[in-house]
Amino acid sequence: MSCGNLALHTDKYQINMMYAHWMNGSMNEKAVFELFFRKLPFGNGYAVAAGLERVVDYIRNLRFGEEEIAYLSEQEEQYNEAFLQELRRFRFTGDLAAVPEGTIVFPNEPLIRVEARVFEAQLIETAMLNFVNYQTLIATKASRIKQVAGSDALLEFGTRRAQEADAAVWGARASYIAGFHATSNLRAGMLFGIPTKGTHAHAWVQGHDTEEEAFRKYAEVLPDQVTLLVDTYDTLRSGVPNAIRIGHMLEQQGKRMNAIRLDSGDLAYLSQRTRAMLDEAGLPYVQIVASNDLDENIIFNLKAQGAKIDVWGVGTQLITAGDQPSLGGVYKLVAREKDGELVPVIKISGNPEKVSMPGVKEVYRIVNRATGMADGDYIALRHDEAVRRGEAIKLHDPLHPYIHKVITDYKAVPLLQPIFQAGELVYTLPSLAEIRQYHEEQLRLFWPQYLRKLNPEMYRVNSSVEAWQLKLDLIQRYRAQ
Ligand SMILES: Nc1ncnc2c1ncn2[C@@H]1O[C@H](COP(=O)(O)OP(=O)(O)OP(=O)(O)O)[C@@H](O)[C@H]1O
Ligand SMILES: O=P(O)(O)OC[C@H]1O[C@H](OP(=O)(O)OP(=O)(O)O)[C@H](O)[C@@H]1O
Ligand SMILES: O=C(O)c1cccnc1
Repeated sequence: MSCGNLALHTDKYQINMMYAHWMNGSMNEKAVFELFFRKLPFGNGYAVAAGLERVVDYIRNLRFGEEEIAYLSEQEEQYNEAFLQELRRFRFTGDLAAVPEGTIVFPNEPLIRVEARVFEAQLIETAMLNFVNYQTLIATKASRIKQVAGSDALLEFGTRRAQEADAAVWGARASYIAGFHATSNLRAGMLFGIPTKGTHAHAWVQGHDTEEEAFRKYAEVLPDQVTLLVDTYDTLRSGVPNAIRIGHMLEQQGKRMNAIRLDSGDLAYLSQRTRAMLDEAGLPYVQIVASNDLDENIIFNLKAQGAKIDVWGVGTQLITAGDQPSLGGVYKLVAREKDGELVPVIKISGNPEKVSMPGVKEVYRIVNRATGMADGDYIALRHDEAVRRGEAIKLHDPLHPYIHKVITDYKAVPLLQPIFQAGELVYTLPSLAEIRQYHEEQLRLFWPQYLRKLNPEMYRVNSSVEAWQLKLDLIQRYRAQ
């Protein structure tokens, strides 16, 4: 079975809507959709955008092959043969703009904007949400871990507990974007150029007659990289003393042991005792790696307890985003072609937070020229050029319309970049190293109160008065109807 072609990696209702558009003769009408999320995960103050590289790859290769067409022809809907013929010709021919990976992003701002024939724009919803929701979630979780780990090394160990293979490798990549230093997954290393690291499992120790023999045999084969797992039998009485013997053995050969790993028990206490034992034995350079169901809260607490841990191996909680395993990103129609013109559309909901923001929009990061720091994000209708010209703008809080702030001395950085234009890729995908670097620069734009892990300050994401008025007008128009 091959899983290569992603054309049918979509919900059936997308194909059914495409079919209905085709039957009704509306398939070529333009539609504009925006992808955004409404709520930040983990109580965090920001999210880290990720998933664009996979989106680009998906769109570039989006074709219905004969296998896909044959499968569709068997469906109970009994799609017309001429529709299937239309799908054989399918290509993405529209425009797509997106915020680059590694960008710090906030609720309700478009991360991706698609302007295309409705036939195309509708199909790609499911796959794009699938990629962006997961990767943004994991990059954000990784960023929280990075915030507490500071300059300590972070290793991504999650593959065995990830929700299947794609999640493992793309999750490893998302973690790397947000500041992890390496992954244990070799395929992620090969595909994306992420540095890889590995220690050894308990099985290696269990598979020998003595712990010391297991350590020696491992160290003889991999003398320069060796990290010995010291908790199989008794960390302080057996594991660490045996590791020290191996450290001395390597020194006699002119080599240096890299690290020991702790994987159970009280990691604060054990790391402090282990550090003292290694130092007393003249091995101050041997580092201490810790693992065992770590997350940002445990790491924060271990550091507060004075744990002597240099390297953190983080698996399950990161790769599954254990405390909040999904990001609720959505893809909403904001404008459609009517009588040859694009008109804004709205989705009304009983829940005011879910009433959509109509109109084709741009999002700008407003950077204060005096401080060089971000003051807020500003969502304006695309045709509204005032912000690009640097004119005075009013930051208007839609939930609290009486709170507003007029700003003048700013630089407005448009967050959405053109990725595809008329179906052509116009964006040069940055290397992973560039994305990581860009992400670090992004973080420097924000005051620490927006970045802190616990109860962060809410960063302003405001719409222009015109965009807000459009929403009110459309709500009134629908009410009147
Ligand atoms: N000093 C500490 N403060 C807070 N949390 C800790 C501390 N030391 C370890 N932990 C965390 O507490 C949890 C320990 O869980 P648990 O008791 O099941 O593990 P364990 O003692 O290693 O047992 P097992 O051998 O079953 O893995 C882990 O998530 C670990 O990271
Ligand atoms: O705890 P996580 O954050 O998910 O990190 C990965 C875990 O996977 C391994 O344990 P496992 O028991 O699977 O294998 P082992 O025999 O190597 O301990 C490793 O020892 C970590 O504890
Ligand atoms: O290399 C390791 O120590 C490792 C890799 C994956 C999962 N747990 C640990």
